[in-house]
Amino acid sequence: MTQRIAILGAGVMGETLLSAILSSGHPVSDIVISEKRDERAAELRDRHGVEVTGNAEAAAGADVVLIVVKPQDVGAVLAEIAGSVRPGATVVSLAAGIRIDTIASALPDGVAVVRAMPNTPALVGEGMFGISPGPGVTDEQLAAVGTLLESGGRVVVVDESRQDAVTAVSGSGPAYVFYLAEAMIAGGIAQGLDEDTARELTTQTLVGAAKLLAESGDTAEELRRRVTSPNGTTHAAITTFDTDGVRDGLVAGMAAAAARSAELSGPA
Ligand SMILES: NC(=O)C1=CN([C@@H]2O[C@H](COP(=O)(O)OP(=O)(O)OC[C@H]3O[C@@H](n4cnc5c(N)ncnc54)[C@H](O)[C@@H]3O)[C@@H](O)[C@H]2O)C=CC1
Ligand SMILES: O=C(O)[C@@H]1CCC=N1
Repeated sequence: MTQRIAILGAGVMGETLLSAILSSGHPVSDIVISEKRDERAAELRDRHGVEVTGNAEAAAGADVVLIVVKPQDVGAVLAEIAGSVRPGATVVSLAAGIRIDTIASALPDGVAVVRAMPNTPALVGEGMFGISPGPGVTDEQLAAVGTLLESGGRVVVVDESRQDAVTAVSGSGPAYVFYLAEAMIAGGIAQGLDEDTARELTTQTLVGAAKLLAESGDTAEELRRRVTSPNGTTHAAITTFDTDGVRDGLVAGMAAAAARSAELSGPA
């Protein structure tokens, strides 16, 4: 059965999902988007040939409604669609820190609610989604959301209580990797490389290391040990990282991300 999909909010993540869903072979005629900024809406219409309409109209015809606005805009979008979303439809919120009960209580009974945390590598089909079903969501509805999001990468089902942790690991995670890349490029330049060379060496090293981690079956620790010769260059680098608290800083940063996600959710 063809699913009609509405994407409400077409910024960075909204367009990422749109591209992923289209490249999985979903016909553009079954997708509609809404976007507050007119010029952004026109850009997406031109680039993807997708229909653009208002939130309420988009939700009215949809089997699956993806809410992809900033957390502070979710309330306004829910208020707009509450009167038009169909009972039996599934509403998937991708907004950080917005709880399932907040969404469900703004919508009519009989609307299935799923909370999802995506990440931007979905743009190249290598995203990671953590999804949590709300009360009453059937296995079939959850599987349909999983299949839809798999167009952008991998999907794991987690209890909603784990969403702050998922946000801290994979939602924000790509930014940590880009931060590392920025530092490695700067470090290469500081050691005398030109920027293009530093960038190429860094990028391919990250791609290669990520592939090795994903495909070898070895742990990150084991793979790191194999690079680290006794008293060699890697040992010198890692010892400096440990002395400077790099690992502890990353762990503390992730705790801050999880705490911010919990804060966005408001009191339980
Ligand atoms: N960018 C990322 O890496 C990730 C983002 N998210 C979540 O995805 C959501 C969207 O984030 P981004 O795409 O980065 O933000 P963004 O600011 O790029 O996109 C949000 C879009 O929603 C539009 N919008 C705002 N109010 C609207 C309304 N009432 N009706 C229709 N459109 C409206 C804005 O004009 C904007 O284009 C957020 O809730 C964020 O927590 C989650 C994980 C990763
Ligand atoms: O920074 C944020 O709040 C969003 C959620 C996870 C990644 N980006």
